[in-house]
Amino acid sequence: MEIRNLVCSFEGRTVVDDVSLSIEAGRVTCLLGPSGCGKSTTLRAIAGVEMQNSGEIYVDGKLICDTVFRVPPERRQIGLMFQDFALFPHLSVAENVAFGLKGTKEEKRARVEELLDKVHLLRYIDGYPHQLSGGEQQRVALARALAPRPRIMLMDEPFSGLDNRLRDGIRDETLAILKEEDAAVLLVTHEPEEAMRMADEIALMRRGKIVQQGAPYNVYTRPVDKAAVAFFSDVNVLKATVNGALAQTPFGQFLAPGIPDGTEVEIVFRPQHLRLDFDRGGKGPVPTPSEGVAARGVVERARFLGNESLVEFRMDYDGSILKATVPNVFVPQKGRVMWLTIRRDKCFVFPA
Ligand SMILES: Nc1ncnc2c1ncn2[C@@H]1O[C@H](COP(=O)(O)OP(=O)(O)OP(=O)(O)O)[C@@H](O)[C@H]1O
Repeated sequence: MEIRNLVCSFEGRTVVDDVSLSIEAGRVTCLLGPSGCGKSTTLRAIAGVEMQNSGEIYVDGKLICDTVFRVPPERRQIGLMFQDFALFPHLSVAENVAFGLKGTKEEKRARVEELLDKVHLLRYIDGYPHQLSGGEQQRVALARALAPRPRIMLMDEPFSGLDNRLRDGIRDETLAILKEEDAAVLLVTHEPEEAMRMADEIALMRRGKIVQQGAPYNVYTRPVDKAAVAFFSDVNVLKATVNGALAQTPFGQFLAPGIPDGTEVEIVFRPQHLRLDFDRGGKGPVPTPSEGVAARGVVERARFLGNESLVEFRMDYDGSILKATVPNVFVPQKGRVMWLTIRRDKCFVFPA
């Protein structure tokens, strides 16, 4: 499926602003962005329940919707799964899953059994939604959405009603089933972890526009701007001015290729890319030239978070705070002096 130049506005306010995107069979594309950035509206336009102001939607190269021509929603071969897309309480599990199915009674039953088996709920086939847990209901909703073999699956925050530990399992299971069914999946989420876990491709959306698109690894490691870094993790920022394609900082010089002299830049890096060294008689480590210079900081706060520890330092050079994460347990006392170096290969330099 391909969307070209989609624009949607409400009362003169553009909430989807020239979005182009294609999704492919057997792949999960995540539309990832903060609340209100226009993700759901994009999905609703594709589903055919929202009318775009301009732009076209194609499936297999055939137009299914522009501002004049519209294939009605029920003929778009699209499966929908939303967080609050409840099961029909008065229908049994089997009847829920069979809801959108065509064919003989036997054919329908076979497909229902096949899908309930896939979501490991065959034993509840004659049960009712209220007898199932939230996670089980979600799996029935998945089975129901997939039953008519949609070519395209649109999922809007489908896992957000579930508690954390349950969610990981259901995400993985859902992913496996979606791959088996070979649908082209567009999943909307505001959670970066969910996108990283589920997506073959991430489209990062902000204020109605797709600002970056690519494989999760690329979006994470080659962010387009500071906000793209900050969307996935905490960030640290150093400010500097470029001189001769270099930005001078308390941590040494950073390359700023192609950025004109005098430009204010921000050097952005994640907390896991700070290296910590103990103070040795008022001195820090002697880093190699490629590591730059170590800067002195004092522990302001340290917390153990389970998989890692988060240590905040007040830096001597300007009193600002830098955050460092360290694998495992490391909870130094407030006031302890340490020396910080930055993993320079993990830094991003952006014009401020
Ligand atoms: N029918 C509507 N009428 C008026 N404004 C709307 C309508 N639908 C959505 N909006 C507005 O459009 C903007 C984008 O909404 P949308 O639901 O697409 O965002 P989202 O990125 O999916 O956010 P969330 O994750 O919170 O659902 C919001 O400011 C919302 O208030």
